[in-house]
Amino acid sequence: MYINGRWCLSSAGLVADDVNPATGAVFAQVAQASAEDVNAAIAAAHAARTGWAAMLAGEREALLLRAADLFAAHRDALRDLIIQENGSVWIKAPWEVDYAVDCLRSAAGCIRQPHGETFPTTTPGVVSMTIRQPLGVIGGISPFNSPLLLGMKKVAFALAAGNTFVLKPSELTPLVGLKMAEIFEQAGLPPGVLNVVPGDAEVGRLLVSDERVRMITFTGSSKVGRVLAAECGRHFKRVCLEMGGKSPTVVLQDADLDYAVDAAAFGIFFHQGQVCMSNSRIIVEKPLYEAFCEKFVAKARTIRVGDPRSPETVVGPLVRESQAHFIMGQIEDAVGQGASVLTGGTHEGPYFQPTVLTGVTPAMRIYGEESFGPVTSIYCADDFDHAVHLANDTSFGLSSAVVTNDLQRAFEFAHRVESGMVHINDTTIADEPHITFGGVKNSGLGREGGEASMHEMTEVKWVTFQLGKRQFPF
Ligand SMILES: NC(=O)c1ccc[n+]([C@@H]2O[C@H](COP(=O)([O-])OP(=O)(O)OC[C@H]3O[C@@H](n4cnc5c(N)ncnc54)[C@H](O)[C@@H]3O)[C@@H](O)[C@H]2O)c1
Ligand SMILES: O=S(=O)(O)c1ccc(CO)cc1
Repeated sequence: MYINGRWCLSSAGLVADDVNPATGAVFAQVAQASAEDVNAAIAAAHAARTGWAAMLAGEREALLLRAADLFAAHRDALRDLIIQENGSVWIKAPWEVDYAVDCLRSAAGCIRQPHGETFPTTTPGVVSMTIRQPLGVIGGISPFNSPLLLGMKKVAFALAAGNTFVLKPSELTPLVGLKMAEIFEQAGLPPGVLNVVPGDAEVGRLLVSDERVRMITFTGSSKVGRVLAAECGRHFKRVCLEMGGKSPTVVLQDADLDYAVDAAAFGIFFHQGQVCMSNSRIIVEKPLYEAFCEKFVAKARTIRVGDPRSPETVVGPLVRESQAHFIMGQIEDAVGQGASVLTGGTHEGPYFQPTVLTGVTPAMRIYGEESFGPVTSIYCADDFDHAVHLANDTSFGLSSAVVTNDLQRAFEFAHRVESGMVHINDTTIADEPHITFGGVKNSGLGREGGEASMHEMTEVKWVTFQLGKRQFPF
């Protein structure tokens, strides 16, 4: 692990196997942080916070830009590691590296940005202003599905805002987190500014309960996010939660059918459906429903499942075979209650066939639960209002999409849909580091990206200055 600028083993001698999802083979053993190690990482970040916050903006900017160039230079090695540790397919892994580079450049561009404000006051002679200051130590807890992208989105903006950081990567993808630390070290990041402590939920709990950690930034499931929200509340700690989804793509009757099929297919089969924004629900207006189902199923059947290293593969392995069993449970429950599997519905180990269901009703688990696999359900909407109702009939609210060229309908949908993000004439998957990202309902609390991150990761302080002497009443 990486603590205070040093590479070290677990003080308790703990290690865990790192498994390649594509083969099931153990390819590394990774040190696991003990309570003592987590304490050391927090102490290092705490000690480094004043120096890092005081570093001139231009110097911090230069360091992040140097790091961006180094991540770009390590593109192939990072790509290969992401494929090996995460099972990402060939089209996704390099894109993730490019995003991380872009994220660092975007964060570097934000460094001079946390502006304060000035105010007129009712007290004569008072100059009144706000300033924005770093929070201090931020703890990051990240998921497995895009380990570099999601880790970087937290680290880059936290450092840009003048905070120091302790990252707990997913137990399924610890090496990507450690590789990040290695590259930041090469860029010249001072000791203690970024610390990486691999481990399981217990490491996350230690970050949450330590009073030196002033904010938790979490990306992961809504189930864990709910626990963290309560725990951060108990510890009066700021928290940003980026959680799960059941995002809808709505296809209106005027849509270009082939385009809608392509958009929705990308929205569910990219990264084998292990994307928080995946359109695991497709809602089609009645006049197009039958034709859409036919073409979508035909497309799903052409999708190549297999080795993530092969450029032709679209759907690689799920992160673990246990996830395939979880999804099979949802499908069996749905079929047992009358749903139809139009294609797929089977798996070999972690390799899940692209799967399309119809006839799904609210009584079925898959109607409301996230699957996090290449499985989607198609619903028939009687009309536009019914489509909006179906889109909103979920406890989640991350992303949404509407495929149409009818501007009136498109903007009406954008206003009425209960989601943090809506994409018109597109699919549900979109993420750029400088743009405000996040969900509503059970999908999120707070926002990430660009200015949103800079606000979430700084504290506002009101400062006044009395010119001359104030007249006190007594
Ligand atoms: N909204 C977003 O931006 C976004 C992006 C990617 C993934 N996700 C969501 O993430 C989930 C998939 O990732 P996952 O399976 O790794 O999620 P997860 O919630 O199981 O784990 C996420 C992280 O939380 C840690 N953790 C688990 N229990 C904890 C506890 N009690 N206290 C502290 N830390 C704890 C894990 O060790 C891991 O590092 C999906 O639900 C997906 O939708 C959301
Ligand atoms: O946030 S993630 O779920 O990791 C994710 C995956 C893929 C993409 C592609 O735009 C964006 C975000």
